Amino acid sequence: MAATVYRASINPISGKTISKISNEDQTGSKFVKSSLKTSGKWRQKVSIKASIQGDNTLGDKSKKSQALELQRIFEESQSLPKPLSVTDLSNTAGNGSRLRVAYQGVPGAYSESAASKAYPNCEAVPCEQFDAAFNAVERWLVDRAVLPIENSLGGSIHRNYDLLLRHSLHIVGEVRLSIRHCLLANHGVRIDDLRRVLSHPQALAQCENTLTKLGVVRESVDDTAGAAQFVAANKLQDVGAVASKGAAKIYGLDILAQDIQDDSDNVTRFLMLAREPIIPGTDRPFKTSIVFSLEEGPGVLFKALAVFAMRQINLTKIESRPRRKQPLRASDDGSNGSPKYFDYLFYVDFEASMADPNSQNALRHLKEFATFLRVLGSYPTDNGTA
Ligand SMILES: O=C(O)C(=O)C[C@]1(C(=O)O)C=C[C@@H](O)C=C1
Repeated sequence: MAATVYRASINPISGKTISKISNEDQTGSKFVKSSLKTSGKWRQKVSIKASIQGDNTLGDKSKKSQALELQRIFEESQSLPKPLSVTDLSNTAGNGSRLRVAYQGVPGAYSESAASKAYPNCEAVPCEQFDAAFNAVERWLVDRAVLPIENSLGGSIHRNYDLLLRHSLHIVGEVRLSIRHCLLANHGVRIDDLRRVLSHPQALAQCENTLTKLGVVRESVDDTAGAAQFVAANKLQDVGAVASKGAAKIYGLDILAQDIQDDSDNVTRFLMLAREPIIPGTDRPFKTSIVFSLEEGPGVLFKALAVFAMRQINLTKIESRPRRKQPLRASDDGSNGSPKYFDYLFYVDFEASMADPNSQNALRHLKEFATFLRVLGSYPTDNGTA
């Protein structure tokens, strides 16, 4: 009897791909009978008949370990949220359960508010670091990750641009959130008692004027709410935190001052990331984010940007970052001791959907001379700032 070949996809726990699982009946081996993933959906029904106790007569340890691996995936996947079959901006995970959205920080962080703004009623899942939030999506533990990318006062959050490239998640949405910082402290502590103020570096930068006037020492921590939690948990009497009103409530701190950011119009833009891209539409305003690199030479960047200008496509953002793996490029003549140039990646956001032939033509044109090009996502534009 011919062997039946089943394909399994990504192991949600280890992230490894198992390419082929065969039903090797003709050899006497009892192997895995059901496929794990069909038409983009993970099937619960996995009947494992593998002789996983060890049938060395087959001499095929790799199949045995694949069977074991598959059994482990199945068992572990029972405790995981069920993955999406359609990646869109809906509020449920496709199977009716609440969407799980990973964010960096602890409850009360602005990223948590951004997750709720993008997906009302979602389950926001705190993560210690951004990498953990990205990994949680990649390993199917959550459905989305939320990533702050730029702020109206502080500008681009460069590290997060690098993360976008290092991981292969897709941008499926954006939200703009109005950031209103408060100065928080334990009960009975007055502003004059404060010697130190803790917060996320972005938040400290956004409150530069206020903190300079107070003459306090600034200390950076992972997130604003984490700062509030630390001050409260340690009952600190001369340390404050810059965080949200929500964080004050959660951690039982007093609000010593409100709206301490340098500008009342303090807005942070967050990106929503998923394993799969959404199908871009033209029914509402869409934005597309790309990253590319170019050859060295006069006017190359001008030429790259012209592919958009000549098609009347508006650019909303351009950011350049050094290429991490090859930050330097030798000069053209290759001579020893010759100057080296920085090799850059250009991140561009433009106001058009990838469903629009105009965008497709622009990227086709750009590809003719870009040394690298990746579409990070095409997603509905958020013009609000609630
Ligand atoms: O620390 C938080 O609360 C965050 O959500 C992070 C963050 C950021 O990284 O910019 C988000 C919004 C504000 O701009 C300040 C901090």
